[in-house]
Amino acid sequence: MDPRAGRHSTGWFDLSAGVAGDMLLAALVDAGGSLERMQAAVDAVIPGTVRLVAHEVVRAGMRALKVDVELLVEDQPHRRWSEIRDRVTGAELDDPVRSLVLAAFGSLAQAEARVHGVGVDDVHFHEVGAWDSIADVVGVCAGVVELDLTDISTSRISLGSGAVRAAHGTMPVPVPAVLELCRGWQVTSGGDGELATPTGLALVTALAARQEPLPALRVHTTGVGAGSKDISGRPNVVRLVVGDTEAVATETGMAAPGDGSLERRDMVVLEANVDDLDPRVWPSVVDDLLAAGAADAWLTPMVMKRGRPAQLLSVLADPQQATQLLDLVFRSTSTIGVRETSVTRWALARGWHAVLLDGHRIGVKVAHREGRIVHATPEFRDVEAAALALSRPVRDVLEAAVAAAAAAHLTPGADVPAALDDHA
Ligand SMILES: O=C([S-])c1cc(C(=O)S)c[n+]([C@@H]2O[C@H](COP(=O)(O)O)[C@@H](O)[C@H]2O)c1
Ligand code: NI
Repeated sequence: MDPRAGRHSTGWFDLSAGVAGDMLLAALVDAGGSLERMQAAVDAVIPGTVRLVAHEVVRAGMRALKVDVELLVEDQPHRRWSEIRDRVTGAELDDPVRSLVLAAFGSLAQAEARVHGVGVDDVHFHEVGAWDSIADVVGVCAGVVELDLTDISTSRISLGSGAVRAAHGTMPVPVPAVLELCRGWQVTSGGDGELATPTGLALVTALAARQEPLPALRVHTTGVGAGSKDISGRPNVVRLVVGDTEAVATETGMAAPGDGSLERRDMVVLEANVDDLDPRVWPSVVDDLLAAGAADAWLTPMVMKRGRPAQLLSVLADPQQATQLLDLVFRSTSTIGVRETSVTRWALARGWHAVLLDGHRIGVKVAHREGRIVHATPEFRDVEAAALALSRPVRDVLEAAVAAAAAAHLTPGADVPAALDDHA
């Protein structure tokens, strides 16, 4: 279960200039997180080792907050993952903070294990196991819990380019652990040098549910967290926007999510323009996409360059299913490119009620809002089956089904029946 379950704030991180643990830490403090509380959480895991100090800096002409993690004792950063895990497990931390820290460090350990070809319990961290990196992870998780960021998303992540010197020697950027952590996430090079570090990547991929452009929200507060380097021409910062989507929904006349009438869901639409697929194949493509879990799939006829007739294939899906459906689009059509767009879907609550027509059961889909029916639609496949069984025209049976639904008070504006079924 998500340890941050509940309805609170939405946080969006702008990672277009990269990401590191200390940048996230500073962005959270700048957005209102308490440095003292972060320090207390860090002290619970690694007492007496570091002090968090915040101060304002300028990055490419822009104000930002920098959080320095000052070492109070000498460090020997060669820690095993199991040692860090035991410290976190045994520390006096709030449970949600502990869960997030273990998730972030756990994925860092998995990435290191894969990169170096060792078991996860044999992972030896170098820099990322140092006191300052542990402080970054614990402080960021404490800040996220304190600011109640129950729904986090990020922009595309800039990783950088070139090479970097580390305990492992000179490594190409993105460094191996970063690349491992990027699986399934949208990234771009975005500039020179190491813009995203393993700790930064482990944190955002553990904390964020998805990537998207800045979502529609009412902004409560923002934070700008500085990285160490000041690069001319581009502020080396992570930006955090904190807000709530409920306010936006209410202002646009929509019921707030969770009122039982309207569901707000972040989804994606995959699209491809295809002019060279045998048209007889299309029905099975759409059927296969629906069977594979697409929320909807449809075709729009169009004319492409050089007057070629073509189809626009559109697939609506949960973001988590996008990769799997993308593979299916590539496998089952002739396209060589697919566009992905983030969309918000608003859906009415719905359920099923049955009516009888000359002894034949017809399901009626009832969409409702705030206790009133908005639409009541007889299921067309049931109508076709009844028409076949009764040897009557489909058109007549459809009319009779609509009349039977009305007789059962399934009409727009009527009260929603007490019991609706989940299925047809
Ligand atoms: O500490 C370890 S094991 C480590 C692994 C890797 C690999 O890509 S493998 C890279 N690094 C480099 O360490 C520094 C510090 O990273 P932080 O995440 O603590 O900021 C950075 O340059 C990494 O590329 C360390
Ligand atoms: Ni490594």
